[in-house]
Amino acid sequence: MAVKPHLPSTQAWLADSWQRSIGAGLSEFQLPQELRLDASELKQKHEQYQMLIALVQSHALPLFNQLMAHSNSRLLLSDAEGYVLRHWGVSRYSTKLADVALDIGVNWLEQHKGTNAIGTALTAKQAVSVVGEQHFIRQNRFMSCTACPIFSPQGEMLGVINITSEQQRHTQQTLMLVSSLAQQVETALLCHLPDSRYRIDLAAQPNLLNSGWQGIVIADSDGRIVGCNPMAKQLLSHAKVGDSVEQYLGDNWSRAGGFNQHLDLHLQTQPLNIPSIKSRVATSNKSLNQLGVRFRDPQLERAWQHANKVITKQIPLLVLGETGVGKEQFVKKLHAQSARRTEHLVAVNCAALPAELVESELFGYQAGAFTGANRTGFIGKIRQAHGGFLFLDEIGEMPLAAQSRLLRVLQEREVVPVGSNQSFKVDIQIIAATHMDLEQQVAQGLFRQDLFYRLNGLQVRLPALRERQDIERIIHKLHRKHRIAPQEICPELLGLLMQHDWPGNLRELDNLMQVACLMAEGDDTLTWQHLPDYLAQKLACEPLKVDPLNAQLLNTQLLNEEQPLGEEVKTGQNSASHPLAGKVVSGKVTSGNIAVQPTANAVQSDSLHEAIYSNVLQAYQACGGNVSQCAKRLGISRNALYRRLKQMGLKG
Ligand SMILES: Nc1ncnc2c1ncn2[C@@H]1O[C@H](COP(=O)(O)OP(=O)(O)OP(=O)(O)O)[C@@H](O)[C@H]1O
Repeated sequence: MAVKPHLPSTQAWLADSWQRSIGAGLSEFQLPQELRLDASELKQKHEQYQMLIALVQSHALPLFNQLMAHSNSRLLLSDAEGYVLRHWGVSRYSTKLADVALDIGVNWLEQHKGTNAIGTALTAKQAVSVVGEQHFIRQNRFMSCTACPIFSPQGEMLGVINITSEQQRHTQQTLMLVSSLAQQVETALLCHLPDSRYRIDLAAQPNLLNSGWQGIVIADSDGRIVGCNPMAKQLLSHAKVGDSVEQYLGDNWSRAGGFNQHLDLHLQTQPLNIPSIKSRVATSNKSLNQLGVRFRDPQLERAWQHANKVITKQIPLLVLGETGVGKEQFVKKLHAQSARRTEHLVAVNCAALPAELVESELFGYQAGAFTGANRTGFIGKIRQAHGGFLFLDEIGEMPLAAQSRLLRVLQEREVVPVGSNQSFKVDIQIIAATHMDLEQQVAQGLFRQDLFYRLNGLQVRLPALRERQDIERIIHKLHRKHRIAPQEICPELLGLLMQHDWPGNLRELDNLMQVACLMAEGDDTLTWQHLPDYLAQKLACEPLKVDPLNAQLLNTQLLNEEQPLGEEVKTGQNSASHPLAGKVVSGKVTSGNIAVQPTANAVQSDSLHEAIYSNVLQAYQACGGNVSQCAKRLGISRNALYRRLKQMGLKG
């Protein structure tokens, strides 16, 4: 009988975390299977987080070394997905940690490792200490771990910094230490913002100026704010990126030190001179703002670079692309790295708004403007976006009446709420998106031409998934996202996924991976048999053109006369007995210099053959059993087709 875990009941967050661990199907008596990045995935992570790693090393490690150098402790950094990126500290302890896989490249999310400081801090988005027996998995209970999330200046969680110790039981002091290390790194990130030229520390008392509790404002060479920490936002209420420092601190702010009588604050200004990390980051063509945003597809990267340029100038951006290519995600990323990131990104789905509500939703309305209106009125989406981004998704579906009013807003940058005579000035960056051909809509009189030109300041088209050069990487990325334990993708399946046309683009692939990974739970390899039937059948009709094994593995080559199938291939059953086509028992297939081996790859070979057989069957049926026509259609010789049909039991 399974032993019920004894739930810790003292703290709610801990009890919740244990519940999640049980819910994830983990057992406290068993070390779970680890989810570990392979060498190339880890290299990518290290490149992506190069700057964060460098800042932890320069701003957190010295203090850790000073305080913990003589204890069996290590400092760890993980990313926001729970993968350990680096660790530092006493090496003899690292072997013991490796035994429980607290190691570089291993994932420590709660769902894989149960309650632990890294995973629990990521879920709770706060600093936590998980001491000894508070760990869900028994083998982890020899350690005490304290972790704190690190946030970017834009408020995005970048990762977690964690101290793990062997004998020492972590206390409130350890929690404060780790929080302070995270804060040091966050301040360093702030100082490394692009264009940062001055750092201004603010405090009510002079002795707080270097305490770690001071407000910090970062300004560019023109005295514009490029970032500030939460304390500065509190001290200078409403200060935001893009504002002039002078407007808050007067014209003496750039002097080294001083007292601002108006605000009752002590100031300390220093020029920033931080070439070392900056230049390294520059050479790898990544800025802090682009941390995590890199596109390996040239067309997408070009769209990203162009879009970034125009949004600084308030030029309207029109994002085009088929459904599911990631237009909304693209806009969210643009906003997150823009100078308007601290202001709202207000999204309006123009297709989902009933025509009669479009105007009131966008422009707002005065109290009691129409029957059913809210008694207090509504400010409207456009004014909500003031200072930030207004994202008009599915703009092609906006009713014509609303189009004329929107045009007026764009021309005059003013909004008049429904039922009101008063106009309000707005400062917004407009981004519109659609999967439709807007020019065609204009030609058909369904979309106003003048509005089209207004929105079309710059047009970027996001490529369809089938056009992307990084499709293989995306497949692996989404597989990593959804797989439940370490698992490979069978090469033939990968090849077919790469060449599929994906009409639903990233959305379709994402959903597919989620389902397939669930079906493949407990298997070492994701194969054909884990796909939903509809897709399996669809893929089976597509000839394999992409060679996942870096060879010219073409369907036709496998079928060709000059490269006959190996003797070992058995075709024990006829086509009717298999859900896709004739079931093939795996065997060795030789095709010129290509050999698909049985045994370990048996499942892969199976899926490849299934695809080929199904393909032949489909073509044969489509040609009404005419061998010549079918051979022509498949691009193979008649003899090769005869042989294959015989193997499939379709010819005597
Ligand atoms: N960069 C990405 N990596 C992985 N998956 C992504 C990415 N971008 C988008 N997706 C997936 O695709 C889905 C659709 O993305 P998004 O809503 O941005 O597309 P869209 O082009 O705006 O679609 P639509 O035109 O239908 O509104 C997301 O929910 C997510 O599952």
